[in-house]
Amino acid sequence: MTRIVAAPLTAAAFAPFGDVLEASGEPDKIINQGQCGRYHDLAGLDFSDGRAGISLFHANPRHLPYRLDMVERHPAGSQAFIPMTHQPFLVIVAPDVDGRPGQPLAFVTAPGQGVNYRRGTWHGVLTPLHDPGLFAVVDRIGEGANLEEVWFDEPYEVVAS
Ligand SMILES: NC(=O)N[C@@H](O)C(=O)O
Ligand code: NI
Repeated sequence: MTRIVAAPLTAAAFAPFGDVLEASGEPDKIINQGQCGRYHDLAGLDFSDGRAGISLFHANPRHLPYRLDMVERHPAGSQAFIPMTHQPFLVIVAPDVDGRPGQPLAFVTAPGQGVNYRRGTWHGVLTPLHDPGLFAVVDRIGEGANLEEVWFDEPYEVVAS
């Protein structure tokens, strides 16, 4: 199997695929009588139709090395995964090459980081690395198909850096 080394997630490296959500550095605004910092408008929600919805995913944790068999994408909407624990999780994306996924990339988030996949971005399914794998998910609620899956002829092996 072709090996993919998971790198620490950074906004710069993830920029072609979407947004990194994190409360780092100085907040954009101090609110609530000085008791709260607001990190404002961190991700772009984008839906070709339907509406934004918030769901909770409770996913089984995976372990590295991780066998990557498939990536998927949502042509009609962005999809954000916001951990409800302070645990890192595995993020897998791939560039689009003529309508098919190219060479995947893997990242491990820092505790507290979330991601927002841009509409149509190839990505692996939610892969927590710790229990509970509990996430808030902001994505499209609407009629019709919004899921394309590509199963690789040869799986990849995602390993820790
Ligand atoms: N299918 C579904 O709701 N989840 C996937 O989109 C995923 O990215 O985990
Ligand atoms: Ni998805």
